[in-house]
Amino acid sequence: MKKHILAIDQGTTSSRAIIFDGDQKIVAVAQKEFTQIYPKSGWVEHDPEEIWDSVRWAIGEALAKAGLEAKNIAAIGITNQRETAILWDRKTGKPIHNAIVWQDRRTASVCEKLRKAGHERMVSRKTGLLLDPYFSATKIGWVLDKVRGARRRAEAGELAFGTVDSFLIWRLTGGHRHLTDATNACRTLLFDIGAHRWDDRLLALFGVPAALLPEVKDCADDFGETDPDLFGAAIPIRGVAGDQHAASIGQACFMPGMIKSTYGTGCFAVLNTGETLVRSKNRLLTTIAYRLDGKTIYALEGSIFVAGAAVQWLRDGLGIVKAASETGPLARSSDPEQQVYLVPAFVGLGAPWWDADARGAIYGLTRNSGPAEIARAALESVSYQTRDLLDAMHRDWKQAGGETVLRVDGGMVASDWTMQFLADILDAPVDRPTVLETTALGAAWLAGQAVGAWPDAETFAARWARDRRFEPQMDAKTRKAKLNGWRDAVRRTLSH
Ligand SMILES: Nc1ncnc2c1ncn2[C@@H]1O[C@H](COP(=O)(O)OP(=O)(O)O)[C@@H](O)[C@H]1O
Ligand SMILES: O=P(O)(O)OC[C@H](O)CO
Repeated sequence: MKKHILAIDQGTTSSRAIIFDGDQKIVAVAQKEFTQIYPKSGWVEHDPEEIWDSVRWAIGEALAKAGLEAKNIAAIGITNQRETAILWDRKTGKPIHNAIVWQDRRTASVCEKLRKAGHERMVSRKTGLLLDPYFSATKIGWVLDKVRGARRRAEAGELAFGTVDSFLIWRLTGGHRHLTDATNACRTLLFDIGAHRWDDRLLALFGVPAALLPEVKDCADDFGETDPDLFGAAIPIRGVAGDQHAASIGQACFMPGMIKSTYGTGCFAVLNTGETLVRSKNRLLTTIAYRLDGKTIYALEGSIFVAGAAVQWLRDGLGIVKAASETGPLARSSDPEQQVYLVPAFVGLGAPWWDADARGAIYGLTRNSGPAEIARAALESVSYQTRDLLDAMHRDWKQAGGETVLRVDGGMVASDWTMQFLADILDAPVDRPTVLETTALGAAWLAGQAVGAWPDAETFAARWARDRRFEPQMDAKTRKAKLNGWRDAVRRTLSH
């Protein structure tokens, strides 16, 4: 029986294809970065054709590196940057506008207007989300309003909307399937997470015609098969999940109370709450962790927009490092007496603040502050923000009391310095797994177990292995002083 699974991890800054063998070991990885388009302050776009090209290239390259052919692959699992909205022509498959990326703030005023009109309660009750430009609905509305004739064509059923998973499924299946999964659907602001369907009242509120929407499936399901012309043979697509949901699965956070936090471009902490749909009183999101065999497992999520993106800014914006990996050693060399805080609100602040208009700031600079102190402040900001999220989670979900061990993954966790500071600021252990490609692993597991090539959840969870545990070492007084300094910096940065 075929056991190799190909995971497509379509992230914010790059597309990866990763092939795993039947023992969940990585056999080949191919990765391609693509262009980040910043047309205006706070706007972020991707070219869907470039995304598609990078994915297609990565799949071919991974197969070649592994010495495998498409016919040797048991199934594909797709995981993706979430919320990013693409609209395309059903006939030609051509996008009618660039993808509007999750980080994009152009619809902040639309959200503000809807909030002022008193819609947030209803929206939150149905979706578990908040009225913020982060989510897809207002992005769809923006494209329908700005592209000439788009609204009329959408109503006539000529256009399709999808998050990146849907767009990739469409392209991979040669335009035959218009599908998404429950985890991606629940990030659009259009999906009722209790009733498990697109919601008419939400569609009306955001002005989104139902004819645009894909069918919503379980995370492990039949998503069609790839067009044989693409890779030489048809490969079944059997798993789909948004990247943070896939990471929770890859980290085997199957039990209520387990938390993972992923440090990629942004940082996303996800707490499994089991079958209980917990409503946050602390401005966290309620989301679908995953849906298997029609059974929904819920989660509380804290979303931070800028984590690794701050490291990229140090590299590409300020030019104070040449590679991301230099930031840890640079931070280590900083003057410990200086208390410099960077609030990386480059695209506003996410949970628990949700301030779309805030912009980044640095506090505590002295004549002696230099690149080392700024690099340290950038890395530290990620830990402070995680602490804010975890505090909110503990307030929302009392069962999450007791010792919390945080399972971490994503590009930034390569930095030992950052992970130690995280454990220090959380005052809790931080576990880094041996497999850092947890997002891809989660998507692969969905597809692998769906076709009977991979083990069930229990066996898969038992195989989770730790690379290193970071134990807190900071004394309580220092931690408190640092946290007070951070909270003061955030207060001064908020726009209202
Ligand atoms: N050694 C490192 N120290 C700090 N940050 C790092 C390191 N290596 C990578 N990063 C950061 O991690 C991010 C990439 O992580 P990744 O999980 O690939 O992100 P995404 O899926 O959002 O594209 C980049 O923002 C990069 O700056
Ligand atoms: O590309 P990442 O890994 O930063 O993840 C993006 C998130 O899915 C956005 O919600």
